[in-house]
Amino acid sequence: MNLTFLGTGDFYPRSLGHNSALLEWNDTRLMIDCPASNASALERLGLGLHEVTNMFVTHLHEDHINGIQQFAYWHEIHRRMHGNDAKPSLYIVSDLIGDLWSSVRSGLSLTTGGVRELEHYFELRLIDSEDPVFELSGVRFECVRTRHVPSMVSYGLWAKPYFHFSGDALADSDLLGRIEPAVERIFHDCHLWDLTIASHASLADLRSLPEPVRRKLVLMHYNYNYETAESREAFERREGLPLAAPLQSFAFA
Ligand SMILES: O=c1ccn([C@@H]2O[C@@H]3COP(=O)(O)O[C@H]3[C@H]2O)c(=O)[nH]1
Repeated sequence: MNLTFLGTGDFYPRSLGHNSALLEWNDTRLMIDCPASNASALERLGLGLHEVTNMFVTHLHEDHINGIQQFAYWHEIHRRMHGNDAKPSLYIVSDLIGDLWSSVRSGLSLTTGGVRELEHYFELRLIDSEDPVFELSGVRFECVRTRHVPSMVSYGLWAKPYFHFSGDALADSDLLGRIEPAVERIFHDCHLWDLTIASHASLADLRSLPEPVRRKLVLMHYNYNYETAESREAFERREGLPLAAPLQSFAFA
């Protein structure tokens, strides 16, 4: 399996793109979140949006879903141009689906072809919120409820034995300690702003994690002060923690 970052930035990412990743294995592609910045990132990888046929949504902040209308319409237009009936699959935990449709319906429901529902654009793969796991092309994914904004539903994605992708999350030492032995890497939110942000992990939070967890960390969802490779390399030399770069790939055996 390969995980490639399509973007690594936060809500104001400049050239980093909003945080999102593309998973590829067994001829399958799954995109984690759908910011609009993904289309140009995919083009730089030589891929069109229509070549990504599975999407997982972690939560509903706009920097994670502001490309869904574009994704839905482009897939539909591409299907019509090529006479292909296969809709992309949307993997989403059931407790997010109502609010996702509320977020995108103003742009997707009224069309020249009539009133549409989300099912017109996607094969909905609803994941049971009581047992939030799904399987795709031989890999089992566990959706891990995260602490991000109080009362807001948000998930990370645990793909044993490969990686854990925190989504937007505070550092949860108990959770990460449980996950760590079962993965090669932990991609974790870290805002890196020089102020307290109560909805994201800080560098100090991650530094205080147990050493086995720290050794597997790769930081993501950071701010635009780390746009350049030089600034990320200087950070890694200083802090001993790597920052994922846009379009950087991680291979898992
Ligand atoms: O309760 C809140 C909600 C939001 N925020 C900020 O707004 C940003 C929204 O996108 P984000 O989740 O990528 O990052 C968030 C934070 O930087 C916050 O500090 N506290």
